[in-house]
Amino acid sequence: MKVGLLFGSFNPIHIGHLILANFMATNTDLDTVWLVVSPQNPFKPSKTLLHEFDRLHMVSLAIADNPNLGVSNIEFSMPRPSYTIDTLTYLQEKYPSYEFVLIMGEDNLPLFPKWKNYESILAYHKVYVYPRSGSVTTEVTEIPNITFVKAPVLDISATFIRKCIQEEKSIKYLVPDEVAEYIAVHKLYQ
Ligand SMILES: Nc1ncnc2c1ncn2[C@@H]1O[C@H](COP(=O)(O)OP(=O)(O)OP(=O)(O)O)[C@@H](O)[C@H]1O
Ligand SMILES: O=C(O)c1ccc[n+]([C@@H]2O[C@H](COP(=O)([O-])O)[C@@H](O)[C@H]2O)c1
Repeated sequence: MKVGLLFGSFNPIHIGHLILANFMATNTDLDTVWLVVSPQNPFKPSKTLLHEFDRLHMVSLAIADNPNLGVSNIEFSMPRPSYTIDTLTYLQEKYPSYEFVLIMGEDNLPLFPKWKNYESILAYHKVYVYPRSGSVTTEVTEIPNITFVKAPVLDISATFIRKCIQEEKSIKYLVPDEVAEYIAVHKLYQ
């Protein structure tokens, strides 16, 4: 089984994540894609970060009807911040027969060489990169284990969704209806 792992803060999940994950699951050699909710990205400030249980719940709502996708809360019980190499190592030990492929948006590539033990990630795992608008590719694009997937570019971010909510603008179609309702009912990101 070949599993793509899309790590993220998902603060909140939006259609950019969903289209990316579904595209990878259906247009590459991956059998499935798991969305791994990271409690705390080592590089991102936690000021606007919602509690991980809310973020996990929204991801679960968003992918509930899609058999190609799964969600993981594996990092909730691991040390913070969430280092991807540690999670990959843990998952590989737990599922020895699976091949885990790291999926990331192109915006993550310039900082990838600063990730903890990034050489080990590349030594043991393939990396599939999804294009993202405004991203500039760097010298890491020459590394053999990194594959650029040709896919639609979606200019949507969680930052934009949070801004819309703060400005009391509609987020309809930017996130699934169930997620928009959860955000509204719990008055999140206001
Ligand atoms: N529209 C998009 N196109 C391509 N990749 C994306 C897109 N949105 C998110 N990603 C990728 O999904 C992963 C998780 O992203 P994340 O949860 O940080 O969302 P984000 O929209 O980038 O958040 P924020 O705006 O808060 O920084 C990252 O690898 C990121 O590059
Ligand atoms: O392992 C690292 O050193 C590392 C450094 C920066 C980011 N990451 C992970 O990359 C993922 C993408 O981050 P984000 O918040 O942009 O979705 C998230 O799961 C982070 O924990 C991991």
